[in-house]
Parts: sequence; structure tokens; C-alpha cells
Amino acid sequence: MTTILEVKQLSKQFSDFYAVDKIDFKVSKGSCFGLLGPNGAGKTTTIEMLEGILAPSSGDILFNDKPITREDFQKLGIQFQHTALQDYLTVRETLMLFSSFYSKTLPTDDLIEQCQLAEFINVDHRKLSGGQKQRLLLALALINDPELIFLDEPTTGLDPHSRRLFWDLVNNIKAQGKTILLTTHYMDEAEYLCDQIAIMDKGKIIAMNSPENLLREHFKGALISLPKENLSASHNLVNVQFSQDSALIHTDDTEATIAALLAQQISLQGLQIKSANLDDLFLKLTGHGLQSQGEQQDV
Ligand SMILES: Nc1ncnc2c1ncn2[C@@H]1O[C@H](COP(=O)(O)OP(=O)(O)OP(=O)(O)O)[C@@H](O)[C@H]1O
Repeated sequence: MTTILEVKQLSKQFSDFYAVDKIDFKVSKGSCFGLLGPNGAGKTTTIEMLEGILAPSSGDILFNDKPITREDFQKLGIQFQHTALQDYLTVRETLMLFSSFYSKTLPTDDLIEQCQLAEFINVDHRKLSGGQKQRLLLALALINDPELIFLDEPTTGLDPHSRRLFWDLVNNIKAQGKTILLTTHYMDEAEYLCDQIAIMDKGKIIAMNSPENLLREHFKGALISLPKENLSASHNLVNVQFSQDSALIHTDDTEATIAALLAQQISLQGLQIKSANLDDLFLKLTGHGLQSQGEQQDV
């Protein structure tokens, strides 16, 4: 597969602190690459260097095998976490305003259709719901017909229906052969959309592969989940990790583990046997959860 973007030993230092610390990765043309990690992991700092917004402290960024240039930045599309839009403009007027900034643009009507904005085209953008606003920001990111599109936590705070709708739009864009670099806190989003993911924590990439291979690499057996309150300090168990509400036991032998729980008279009330997901992987690799603290969805 052709590599569209390559990052080598990329770092960003703020005073004496490394927000991004010597990371390496490659993004294949036509794929969706996910940068996954909790608040403060260094995701936004990384993509701001790739977008030309922040100067790297050290390292290289190659675009189509050559050091990235000013001209290359014109071939990027960026959906920021927050974009200040001109007040009092409708959705159509906003699209037309942004079109005027570029020499080459996609037809406004195509963007409206592609991002499912037809219903709101004459609505002041300030009246849009969270999901509608994200679709408008996606249309703005696509306006210059970019080769590589950056989506920075595009579904944070959206309700489940809006997130699903947004995922379908992203898959349609990918089906057109575009490359997407996505940052997200959500493991289900990464599992659904991404061909490759890099898990970041504290400025470093701690694991990288396809979601399926990562899970296969790190979880051979099953994951037994029990309500935390079923366990006490006197119980003697190995391979237990604690998330907010549950004790998670990784096991290659489910029957033997359940027998061990029963032998210690641990209640099996609320027990679940599940396959591991990226949240479990993150917990295993770092000892802390992937979801940011205090984050809420406006369901
Ligand atoms: N301009 C800056 N000056 C100093 N520190 C910064 C600056 N920008 C980011 N940081 C710090 O760098 C670290 C990484 O931040 P970054 O925004 O890249 O993380 P993130 O993974 O994108 O988090 P989030 O999911 O909250 O957006 C954080 O500790 C942040 O406080």
C-alpha cells in the first residue's frame, strides 16, 4: 500500500515538558488511521504539527514520501474540535464563504448532499444541533477536495444516533479513496472506522496495529467481569484489573477461573464473560481507563 503520510521521531516540547515524545507512524493512502488516547495524551498536538499549525521541536513529517511543504498543506482538509464561524450566516452562506478561500473547490451542492445538510441549508448555523454542526464542519473540511482529512474528536459529546450518522459519512468519504486521520477518545469509534490505530498515552505511542490485531495480540483468552463489590481484599486472584465499577479477570481457562472464584466463595452475581475491546486493552497497557474523566454525552 502507498504511504501518504509518514512521521519519524516527531516531538513537541513545551518548556521542559514533552507533549509529544519521539513518535513514529505511517498512514496508508485510502485508509482511516486513528490516534486514540485520553485527554492530554498528545493527540491534538500531534495533528496540529501535521497540519502545519504547530512547528515540531524535532522529527520529520513526510507527505507522499517527501518532507511536507506549504503547498502540501493546501491538500489537507481539517475539521477542528472548535471552529469559529461568522455569525448570522446560514449553512449555505457559510459554505460559500469558505469556498471563496480556495482556488479549487468541490461544488457546494455536492457537499450539501454528501454531508446531509439539505434540510438546514437556509438555517443560521448557530441554530444547528451538535450533530448538524459537526456535519457542517465536515463539509467545510472537504471543501478544497483534500487528499488527507483530519478529524479531531469529531463526535465528542454527540448522542449515539448523531455519532452513527457521522460514522456513515466518514465511511462514504473513505469509499471515495480519501485518507482520514481521526483522533478520538471512543474505542467503539476507532474499532468501527479505523484500519490502523496508534494508542497514545503521555506523549508516546504505546501500541499500534489494526484494532483486530491489537486485540488478538494482547488478549488470548476471555475476560471475566464481576461487580467490584463481589471481591474483597482477602480474596486471592491473579490477573485482576479494576475499572470504575468492575473487576476484570483475564483468563486463558474460563472454567478453571470460575472454579477458583467459587472455591473462594466469591459471588458470581452479575458475572459476564466477554471478549476484550480497546478500552480493556488501554486499561491493560496503562493501568488507567481510556474514557476521560467527567466526560458526558448529551444523550
Ligand atoms: N501550548 C501549550 N503549552 C503548554 N502545554 C500544552 C500546550 N498545548 C498542549 N499542551 C499540553 O500538552 C499535553 C497534550 O495536549 P493535547 O491537547 O495534545 O492532548 P490531547 O490528547 O489532544 O487531549 P484532548 O483529548 O483533551 O484534546 C497536555 O498536557 C496539554 O496540557
